[in-house]
Amino acid sequence: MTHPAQPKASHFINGAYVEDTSGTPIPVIYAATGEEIATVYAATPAIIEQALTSAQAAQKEWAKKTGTERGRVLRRAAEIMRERNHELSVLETYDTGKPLQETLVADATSGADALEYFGGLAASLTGEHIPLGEDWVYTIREPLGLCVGIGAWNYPTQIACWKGAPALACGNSMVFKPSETTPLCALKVAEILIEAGAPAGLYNVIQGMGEVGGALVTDPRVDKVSLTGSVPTGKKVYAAAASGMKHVTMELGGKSPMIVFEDADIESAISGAINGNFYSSGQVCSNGTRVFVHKDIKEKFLARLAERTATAKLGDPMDESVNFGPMVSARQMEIVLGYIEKGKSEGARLICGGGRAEMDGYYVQPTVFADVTDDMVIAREEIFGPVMCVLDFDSEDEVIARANDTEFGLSAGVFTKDFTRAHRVIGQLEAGSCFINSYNDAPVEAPFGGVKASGVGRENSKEAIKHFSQVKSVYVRMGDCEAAF
Ligand SMILES: NC(=O)c1ccc[n+]([C@@H]2O[C@H](COP(=O)([O-])OP(=O)(O)OC[C@H]3O[C@@H](n4cnc5c(N)ncnc54)[C@H](O)[C@@H]3O)[C@@H](O)[C@H]2O)c1
Repeated sequence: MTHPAQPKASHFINGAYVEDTSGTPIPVIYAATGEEIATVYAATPAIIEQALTSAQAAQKEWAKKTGTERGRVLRRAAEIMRERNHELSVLETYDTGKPLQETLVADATSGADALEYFGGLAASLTGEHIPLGEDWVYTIREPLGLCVGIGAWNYPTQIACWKGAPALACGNSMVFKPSETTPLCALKVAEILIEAGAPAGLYNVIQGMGEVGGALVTDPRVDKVSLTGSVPTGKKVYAAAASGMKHVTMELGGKSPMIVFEDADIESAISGAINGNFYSSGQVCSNGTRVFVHKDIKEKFLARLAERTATAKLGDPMDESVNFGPMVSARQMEIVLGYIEKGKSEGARLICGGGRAEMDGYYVQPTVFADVTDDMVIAREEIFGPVMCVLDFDSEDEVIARANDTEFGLSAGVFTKDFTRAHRVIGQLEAGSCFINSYNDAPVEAPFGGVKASGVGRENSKEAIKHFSQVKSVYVRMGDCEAAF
């Protein structure tokens, strides 16, 4: 019997599901059981061509609509997503293995927020009037054209919407390629946009591995590439886009610091550390995986952290009381287990967890290492799993220097009751998305993105509009045009 997660077909192009079984089969594995629940096929050159051709044609018509008309479609899509939140959340759980407790509140709802927010902004995207004596300049905010979105596997619905919503609001079209690990959810976003009144071809989804992404990035018809993925992939995609002089947004990885000062509320700081390390089983790009705890409170912090971590409920992700799910794939589980072994062999002190959980599926125990030093591999590389590294520090200047000593710069957090210190420290941290007495909030109203190797550009907020549009400036001479000869 066909599993309910099996989509009607692999791709969604020009307003309809399209299949081409001559592409490489991509099995969809449910991470909680290891069972194959669906199969899709990687896009063939013919499928890629269909997607690009229809996106290019649809964009021309879409850009002629008023912002109000475009916004209405996006807001209607947001409503449909909210109405179907339960069904979409179950699919997200099948796609990723994340607990339903999380997907019910953080995935389709976050996607709907983006559609609603950018739907609301669409009608307000205007240029400006610049007086120059008798003459004047006016500017027009124009779409970029055909945009490509390439997603990671940790938030498939959210990523499909965070890229699609601002792109469409600005009058662009999109071809979106989800991660081959989680191909299901973006298809639903495409389906819902059509139901909401988007023209056929405006938002297309095609499946595939890196080669399909590469073919999209290098196609001369593509004007912009927005990638969510790892730093090594980001470097390749950025370079390929640069050779075609295309616009880019790069949402990449991190190894973000979270600093807990001696005056912090310890329970609140531990909540921040849990949210910043164990939510989505640690598979969040902005995670604060280097937790710097002041040496005066370190042992108290660790004891209470271990107590609270022991209450994490691992189990069937469809059981709404479960709050900790499996790794997305067997491969990701092996990578994370490899880092845990590395931490042990490097001499970090294991506080809790430290291995695979004894159950079916790809579960890794929530793991805390203490006495981690800056040079350890577990403190330098992005693990992308439930592995928290606790490091101790003495002084503010020292911890700022150590927090910044990384190629990454996605996020940073500070826990303290001293607000002067909080702002002073945040001001010196090299990161794009920061938190004071909180961790990992990502409201659509706030810019999201990294500095240094963690990325280029910003998603969400009005900032995203700048990355999906360009400004034309028009000089208007009111008198005669003069020349030297
Ligand atoms: N900053 C953010 O917003 C954010 C959000 C989520 C995840 N991430 C990062 O994503 C990573 C985990 O996701 P992943 O393992 O899917 O990342 P990945 O880099 O392996 O893959 C990301 C996407 O790029 C595609 N791809 C791979 N090679 C390509 C190429 N040469 N050309 C075009 N496309 C190519 C993949 O098929 C996939 O769709 C982590 O590093 C995480 O930090 C960042």
